[in-house]
Amino acid sequence: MIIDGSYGEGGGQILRTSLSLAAITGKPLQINRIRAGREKPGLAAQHLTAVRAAAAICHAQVKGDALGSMTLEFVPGNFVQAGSYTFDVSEALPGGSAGALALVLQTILLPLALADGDSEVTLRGGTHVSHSPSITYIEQVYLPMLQQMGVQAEVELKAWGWYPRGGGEVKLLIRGGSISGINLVERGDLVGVRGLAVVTELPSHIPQRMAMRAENLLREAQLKANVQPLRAKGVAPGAGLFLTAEYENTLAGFGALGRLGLAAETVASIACEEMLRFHATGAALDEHLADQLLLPAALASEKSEYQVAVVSRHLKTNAWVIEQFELAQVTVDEVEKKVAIAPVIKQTIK
Ligand SMILES: Nc1ncnc2c1ncn2[C@@H]1O[C@H](COP(=O)(O)OP(=O)(O)OP(=O)(O)O)[C@@H](O)[C@H]1O
Repeated sequence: MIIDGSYGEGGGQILRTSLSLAAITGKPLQINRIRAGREKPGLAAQHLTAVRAAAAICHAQVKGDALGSMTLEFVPGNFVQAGSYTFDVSEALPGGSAGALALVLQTILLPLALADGDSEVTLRGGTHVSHSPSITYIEQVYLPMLQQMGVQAEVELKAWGWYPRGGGEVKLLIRGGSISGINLVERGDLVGVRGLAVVTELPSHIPQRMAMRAENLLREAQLKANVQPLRAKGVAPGAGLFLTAEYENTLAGFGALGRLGLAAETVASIACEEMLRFHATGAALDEHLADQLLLPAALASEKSEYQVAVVSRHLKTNAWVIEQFELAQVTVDEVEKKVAIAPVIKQTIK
C-alpha cells in the first residue's frame, strides 16, 4: 500500500490512520510526502512516537523513522499483540516534547481493541495541548462514544502535561473484542453540560473564575451547566477549561487552554462560544468526533451513519485514507452533512 501523505489536509492524521490500518490488516505500508501540507513537514515527536507504538504492537520493520523524515516504510511482522506497553513522546525529541499523547493513543487503540486479549498502555507526553484532542476529551467524549460501538476501553489521567513542558501521563486499559456500527442522525435533547476548569501550579482563583464565567455564559444561553473548579499538582503551570455537552444520543466536547496574558474569563468564553456554536447547528457530532469516528465505523461489522456539524478537510482526507485500504466505502453528503460508512472486506481484518 502506497499512501500520499500530502493528500487533502496533508497532516499527521493521514500517517496515523495508515499506521492503524497497516497494523490491523498486516499490509505493508509506504507513505511518502508525510505532513507535506504543514509548515514543518515530516515526522515530529508525536508522529514518531505513533510510528514506534504502531510498530511495537505488530512487530513491524520500519525504515525512515526519524525526526523530520517525510517517507516511511512499515512492514507488519505479525498480527497485533495485546499486552502491556509504554510509549513516551518526550523520548522522541532530545530535550523532551509536549507532543499530544492522545494522538498516539488513537493510533494504537483500535488495533488493540480488535486484538485477542486485554492491553494496558502507559503513555507519557502532553495531555492537554492545542490542535489535538485533550485527554479530557478522550475520557469524556471519544471513549464513551466508542463504547456505544462496543469498544471497551478506559483511560485514567495520572499527571497533567501542558505545552511546552509536557510530562503528563495516562494509563489506558483496552479489552480486545469487536466493533459495531453506529447510527447518529438525531442527537436528541440536551441533557446538560458539565465542565472542568483546571489549573496546575497556579492560584485557586483562576479555576474559580473560569468556572463561574462558563456557568454564567451557558446559563444565559438557557443551558443547564455544572462546571467544577480544580487545582491540581503538575510539573509546570497550566490552565484549561473543558466542556462536555451530553445529549440524549450523543456527546460533544469543547475546550480552551490558558496562557500567560489571557484572562481566566476569556479562556472560559472561548470554550463556551465553541460549545454554543455547535449547539446552534443541531448536529449530532462535533467537528472533531466527525473525523475520529470514521475509522471505528470502517472497522465495524455493520454500516454506520451520522450527521455532523462541519464537513471538514480532516473528515474528507480521513475518508480517502480509509478507502485506499479498501476497508469501507465512505459517502459524504456535504449538503445534508451526513456521513455513511459501509465496511466492505471483513476477511482482511485479523
Ligand atoms: N479541540 C479538539 N478536540 C478534539 N479533537 C481535536 C481538537 N483539535 C484537533 N483535534 C483532532 O486532532 C486530529 C489532528 O489531526 P492532524 O492531521 O491535524 O494532525 P497532527 O498530527 O496534529 O498534525 P499536524 O501538525 O500535521 O496538523 C484530528 O483528528 C482532529 O479532529
